[in-house]
Amino acid sequence: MEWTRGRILGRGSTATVCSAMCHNSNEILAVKSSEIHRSEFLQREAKILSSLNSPYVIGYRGSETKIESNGVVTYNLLMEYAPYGTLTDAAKKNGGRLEEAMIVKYTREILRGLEYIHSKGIAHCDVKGSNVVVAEKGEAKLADFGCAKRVGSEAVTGTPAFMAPEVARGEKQGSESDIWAVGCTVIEMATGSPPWTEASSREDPVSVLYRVGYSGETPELPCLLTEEAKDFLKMCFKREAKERWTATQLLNHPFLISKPDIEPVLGSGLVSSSPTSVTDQTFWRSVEDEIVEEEAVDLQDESRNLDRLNLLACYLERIGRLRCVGGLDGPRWDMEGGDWITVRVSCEGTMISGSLT
Ligand SMILES: Nc1ncnc2c1ncn2[C@@H]1O[C@H](COP(=O)(O)OP(=O)(O)OP(=O)(O)O)[C@@H](O)[C@H]1O
Repeated sequence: MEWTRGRILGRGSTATVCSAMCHNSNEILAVKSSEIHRSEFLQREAKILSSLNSPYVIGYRGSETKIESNGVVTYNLLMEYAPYGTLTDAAKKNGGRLEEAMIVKYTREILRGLEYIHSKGIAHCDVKGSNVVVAEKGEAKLADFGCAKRVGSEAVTGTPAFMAPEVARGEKQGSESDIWAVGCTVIEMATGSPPWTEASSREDPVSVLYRVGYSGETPELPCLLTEEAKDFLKMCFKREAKERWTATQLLNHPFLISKPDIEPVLGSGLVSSSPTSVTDQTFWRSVEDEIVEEEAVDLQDESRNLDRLNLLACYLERIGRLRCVGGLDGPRWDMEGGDWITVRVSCEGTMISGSLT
């Protein structure tokens, strides 16, 4: 497929996402790219995404390797373009939090996406506001399947503040763990921050993992939410994975069935940077400059990521040690908000993914 790369839409730990224009159809797409030697996760993501087809999952449009103009070989995943940013962006643009009617609408759509992928035996494993994008008609769609996997596989992946207890303990991860993360995402939409953010979790993801995994606590329920919303969250935050409600059950919870869908206000308050056509020069002009700047940033990021990976590789071991010395009352942890990015590393045969400041 012939296409031209456009503006950078977002950068993750493993890939950069740009807009792209498909030459044949003139369709605007999103392309997630990484250098071929670092594209293991992206290739896995492409494989999973290509097997999915739902209005609540970002659409797959193809994948390919490409030699860029600077000679670098990249792996590219082409996807449907979501012009209104992520749910995290939406909350930020709305003064840090979304109104309950919007939370209801987005939560329904997230759960419809999860109901679909769970029925296919796939767990997303990194549900959070920044991995749910707002598509053309204002509907929320699950994106970033870089951590997704077939239910039953051994790997443990995700973002500490959104991890279910069984995941934080490194035991197992499945559709139930996605449901815990939905609860965390509702908190993020309602407050602008993930759970466990009252003190210094930014500095110490290990303390978040320990607290989630071993303290017996559940995230604090935002006091601004209605009783129905709080009851819904309690069903997501059952510490025993088996007791947690499924996506289908939650879609029938009074929090979600008692209110009609509201119309999203598109173009006001949400992020939109799409070109209107191939000839929209304001949109395409700055791309070359931006890529040069991004390459410089890439070099800095790479060395920072290496430090992060080294740190993360120690986490499971440290958690194990803390469990032995901490007991149930354990050390008291100071936690704070989590503006973290996801990093992934292989440790003693286990694939770990976490998010660090
Ligand atoms: N289909 C899309 N349409 C529009 N923007 C997108 C799309 N997919 C991703 N983005 C933007 O790019 C950002 C990074 O994408 P994504 O989360 O898939 O990358 P990642 O490398 O896996 O990130 P992370 O390290 O957080 O897991 C998103 O937060 C979003 O802003």
